[in-house]
Amino acid sequence: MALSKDRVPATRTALELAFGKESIFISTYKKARKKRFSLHRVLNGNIVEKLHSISIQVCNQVDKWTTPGLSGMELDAQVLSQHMVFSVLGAILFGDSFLVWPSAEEFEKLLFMISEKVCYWARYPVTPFWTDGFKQYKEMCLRAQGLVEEILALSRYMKDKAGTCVTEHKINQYYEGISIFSTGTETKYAEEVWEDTVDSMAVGQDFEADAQDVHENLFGTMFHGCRTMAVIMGCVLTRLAQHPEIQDKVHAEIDLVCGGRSPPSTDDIKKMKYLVAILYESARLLPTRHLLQRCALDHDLKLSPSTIIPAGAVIALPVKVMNMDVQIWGHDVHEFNPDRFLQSFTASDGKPLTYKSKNPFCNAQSPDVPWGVEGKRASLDGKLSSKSLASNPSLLLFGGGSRSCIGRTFAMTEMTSLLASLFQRYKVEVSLEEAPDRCNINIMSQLLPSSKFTLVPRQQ
Ligand code: HEM
Repeated sequence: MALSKDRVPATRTALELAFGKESIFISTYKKARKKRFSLHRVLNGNIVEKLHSISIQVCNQVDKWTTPGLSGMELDAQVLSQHMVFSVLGAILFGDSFLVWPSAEEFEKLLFMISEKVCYWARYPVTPFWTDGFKQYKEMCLRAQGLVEEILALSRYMKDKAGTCVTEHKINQYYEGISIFSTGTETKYAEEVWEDTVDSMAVGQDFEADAQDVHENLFGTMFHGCRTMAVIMGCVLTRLAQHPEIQDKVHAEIDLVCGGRSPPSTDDIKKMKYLVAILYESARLLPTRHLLQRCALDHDLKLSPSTIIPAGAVIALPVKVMNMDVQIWGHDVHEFNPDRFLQSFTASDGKPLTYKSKNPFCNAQSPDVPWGVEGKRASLDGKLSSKSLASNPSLLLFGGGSRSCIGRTFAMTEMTSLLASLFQRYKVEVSLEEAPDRCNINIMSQLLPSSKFTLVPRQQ
């Protein structure tokens, strides 16, 4: 993975319609490199505080999305997760107006409907333009693009005219005056949106693109970020509902780290290693991508003197198979066991460590190394070496090499913040209204346990 720089660029019309022709997600490394760099800077820059505070704001809305049930507030894990990650990522990419945007619901529905259809239409070698199904799909993609433009225009208006405080009244004012934007000012408008987006994303001179490119990449980032995070969050919620003993440990960790503080601070969430282990373990059992592919587009790849992979040949990595390898993960590979991500610190002589931490969920030989440094071999006092399973090259949750995920830290921060705020206030229980062994199929065609569950307020 490290050697071959590229993925085969996707040229199918269905993908281009959803993501745009120049999208970072489907173009060659050469084309994607600058955008990767810029987006990486934005996502890993100074937005952690904002990300955290929006996550808490979104969690405060959770009880509004529930319906009263037999034993508490009834919810669907997938729907709740999808809604939470959509709101947070949207507010980060498009600004606070996203949270009060009247078309947000339509945008969310479209985003997930497109994500259900895109692979279906992309598998045709000749795009069936003439079918009603494809025409509908195309309509959805065009409408989604229109909505991206609408939210960018709204954000811009709020920024220029209303300062940082977004109110419903100001939103209404904007919609009353919307004709300003639709009467012959399109060119200027596109330029303005572009400038504004570049400014607000702080990417300046590194980013060679036009407004269309910006819109498409924003949509692609929403699409990919929401899809992946919703799947993992949904799985965490269903697994914790099924494993109350593990959920008790999550509550204990949150109470221990936060003390009486509510909601958890950004420093608090960095200490929640058990929660992070749960995220990794859920994703190991149900990875968001089952197969990763790489290829060297313009040169042969020499793996060893006798192994040469010709230019253009595709190398596929079966992620799910690697995640189920007994030699890597042990004989309990099929079990949901988050502890496996907390027990892998060894001394340089190979002997297990007994490291004492204030957090009892990390004392299983796991020093307090924040997950931001995973992937680097941490060395404490020159004696300990970190071999966290999360930095194990076999765990390809976020891919690897030159096309690896650049939203990794962002996604882990968002998911940990959301889960910590949620579990500080609630516990989840399998819904009494649905048999626990019933299976659902989610948008990524993965089998899931029943996703219906109940939120029960915790007594602190
Ligand atoms: C838990 C959530 C996420 C998972 C599991 C995930 C996973 C992945 C994977 C497996 C890839 C392909 C890597 C490869 O081929 O080696 C990828 C690419 C990418 N991810 Fe994520 N991702 C997540 C969240 C995010 C978020 C929140 C963002 C941005 C806000 C993001 C931005 C990107 C981008 C821009 C790429 C394309 C990189 C390229 O093609 O050069 N990801 N992600």
